Amino acid sequence: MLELQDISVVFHPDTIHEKKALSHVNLQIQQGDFVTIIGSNGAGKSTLFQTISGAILPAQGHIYLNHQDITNLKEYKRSRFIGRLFQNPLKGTAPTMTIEENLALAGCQGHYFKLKPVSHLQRQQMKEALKELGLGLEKRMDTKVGVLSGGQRQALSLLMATYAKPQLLLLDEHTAALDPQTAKTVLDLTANIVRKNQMTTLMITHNMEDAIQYGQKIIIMSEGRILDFIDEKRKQNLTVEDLIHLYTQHTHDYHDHILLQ
Ligand SMILES: Nc1ncnc2c1ncn2[C@@H]1O[C@H](COP(=O)(O)OP(=O)(O)OP(=O)(O)O)[C@@H](O)[C@H]1O
Repeated sequence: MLELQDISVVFHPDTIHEKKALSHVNLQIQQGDFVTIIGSNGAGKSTLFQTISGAILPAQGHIYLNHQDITNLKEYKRSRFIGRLFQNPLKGTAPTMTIEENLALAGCQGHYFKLKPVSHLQRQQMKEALKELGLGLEKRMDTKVGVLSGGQRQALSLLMATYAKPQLLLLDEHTAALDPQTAKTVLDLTANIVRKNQMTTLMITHNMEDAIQYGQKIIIMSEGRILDFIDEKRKQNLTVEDLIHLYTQHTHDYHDHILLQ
């Protein structure tokens, strides 16, 4: 279970550039939940992920993962049990290394100094995992990752981010840079891997259809706050129109509330 208690993040505090990117965020995500996050540009979605993964330390609040307080744990230590995927397919892989070498790296997440030659058994396991992507990459283990297409590379990044079976998976618009067909392939792969491994997953998306289709629950964010958490019951029969309406309603209500203060 992931729990955020009263998390606030402030960039450039006590300067004229001060920016409160997260404001008193409280959140509970149950083990195995696949939750999608929507919100306008600048809502604080990526900051939320950076805070959970340890790239940013909050100004206040606590983060617990499976009841362990990870609020002050270093990012590289969290990477042992938090997998991340970004919009840019170039971010999740090492281009000058082969597919096999990249997967070997993924297998030692957070323990790079332990990188050892790949055994026959490990190579077979990598091939099996690649085969499940259905892109033929298992036949190209010695190919340098830099020559793969964006979609192939993002599918490989997905495999790498989930290879060590993380306790938590953070997907930051990981299909936004792909063409619609490839995006669908990578999203379906994501859903399969998440379901098979019962991985607790948060996915940021600007695509309302994807938010509904893939998320069991949906978070609506605006201006550094969580304005709504739509649970499974409320999500039943929710349409894109309903979600847009809810989002608009919440942001209007929030602005009215601010004006009245
Ligand atoms: N390093 C930083 N320094 C100062 N301000 C920042 C920094 N990173 C983010 N911000 C600001 O914090 C706010 C939240 O940014 P964030 O990137 O989390 O939004 P987002 O919801 O992910 O937006 P998008 O959908 O555009 O990616 C924005 O106003 C942004 O300008």
